[in-house]
Amino acid sequence: MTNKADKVIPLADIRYASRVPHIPARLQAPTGLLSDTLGRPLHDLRISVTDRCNFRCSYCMPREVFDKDYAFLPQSSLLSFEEITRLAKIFVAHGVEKIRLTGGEPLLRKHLEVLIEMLARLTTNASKPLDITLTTNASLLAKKAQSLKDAGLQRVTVSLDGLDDATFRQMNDVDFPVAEVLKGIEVAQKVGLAPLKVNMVVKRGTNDAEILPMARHFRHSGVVLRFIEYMDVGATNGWRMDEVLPSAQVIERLKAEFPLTAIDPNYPGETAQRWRYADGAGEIGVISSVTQAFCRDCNRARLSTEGKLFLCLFASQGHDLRALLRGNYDDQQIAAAVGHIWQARGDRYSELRAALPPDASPDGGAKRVEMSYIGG
Ligand SMILES: Nc1nc2c(ncn2[C@@H]2O[C@H](COP(=O)(O)OP(=O)(O)OP(=O)(O)O)[C@@H](O)[C@H]2O)c(=O)[nH]1
Ligand SMILES: C[S@@+](CC[C@H](N)C(=O)[O-])C[C@H]1O[C@@H](n2cnc3c(N)ncnc32)[C@H](O)[C@@H]1O
Ligand code: SF4
Ligand code: SF4
Repeated sequence: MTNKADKVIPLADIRYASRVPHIPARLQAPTGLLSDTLGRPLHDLRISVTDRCNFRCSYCMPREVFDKDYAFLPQSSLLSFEEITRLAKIFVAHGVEKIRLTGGEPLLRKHLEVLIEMLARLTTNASKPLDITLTTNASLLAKKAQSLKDAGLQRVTVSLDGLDDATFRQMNDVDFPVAEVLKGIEVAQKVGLAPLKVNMVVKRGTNDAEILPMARHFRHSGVVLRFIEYMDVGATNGWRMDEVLPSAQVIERLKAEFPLTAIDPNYPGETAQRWRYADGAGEIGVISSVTQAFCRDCNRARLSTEGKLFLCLFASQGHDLRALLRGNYDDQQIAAAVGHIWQARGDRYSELRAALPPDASPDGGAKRVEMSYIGG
């Protein structure tokens, strides 16, 4: 069964919505807060700036699928920086306070600093600066950290799946060394991209032996290390439940060496459950998307590289905002369309999946978009 809210709203409906002479005041830009059918506001916008990547992490872009014949998006499909900024402004008017640039590998997008500069000029409805951040594999971070910071990027999240070089090279599948990622982290910290977070996807039997070494390494460093449960996102990674190490077990392993205390979320709907080292060495987090779904507070919208709006990481279809941008629609009409789409949202894939047997899927096997396309 496909979730109704995952269906693409036909353009005709959007036109109709936009032509209604009295668009409800809360859908006019600036709009104030929207909420979806489950009462969830719109808070984060995750923008994918490229579907390409120089890594082939097995859990995300397995090389057998993402090979030289894979049809990546052509340049003409990509939203321009002006189009992205125009949409970002509309989302901010709807209440978005955080923008995360992702991909694919976002640092592969040429002149990304220019986009960051454009986004950094936007302010929230409360006239505060936006929280602008980026998730990266850090392969280009040492080289780019200073210019990203100068452009207005505030912080950065680096993905790193272990410290053991052989394990990491095997997981990224392009023989990329740990040392260069650590160098990227060091430079990013030096230029003031803070707080810096490190995300580690944990695959049981592949890199779970890296949990403790990673914790030891990043204690006292100011880096917030977060362990992510391996997810069944996309349709190509061959996900199996027995390769998921539940976060509860990650915490047990950590607690055996370092006493930990649970702490409150930074904000409603945060993906990570936070824990603090009892000895003051900093904090860690766990993102338990599989075993403790957090859909109830999910306030994240996702914009694909070609301008489709996705309401869930596990969606199979998006809403084509590029058609509106490149059609004859003004900002207010596009804001109305976004408002309607968000108000019709009822997505909660992970919660539904958790209620089913491990090999069943709440979308009835619909082909889900890939993480590298939608942005993680
Ligand atoms: N299932 C699910 N997983 C998510 C969602 N958002 C993020 N994740 C996963 O959590 C990981 C960490 O997310 P980040 O990109 O660091 O974003 P964040 O946790 O919102 O970041 P902060 O702003 O630092 O709290 C992602 O790479 C995804 O694997 C979501 O809405 N649903
Ligand atoms: C898709 S990547 C894009 C950004 C950048 N290339 C990177 O790796 O940081 C975003 C995040 O998704 C995570 N991710 C990808 N596939 C995943 C999966 N199957 N389960 C859990 N997390 C996944 C990655 O580890 C990364 O932290
Ligand atoms: S997780 Fe990031 S670095 Fe790894 S293949 Fe996916 S997009 Fe590339
Ligand atoms: S599964 Fe979908 S609805 Fe649930 S938290 Fe993730 S993105 Fe949000």
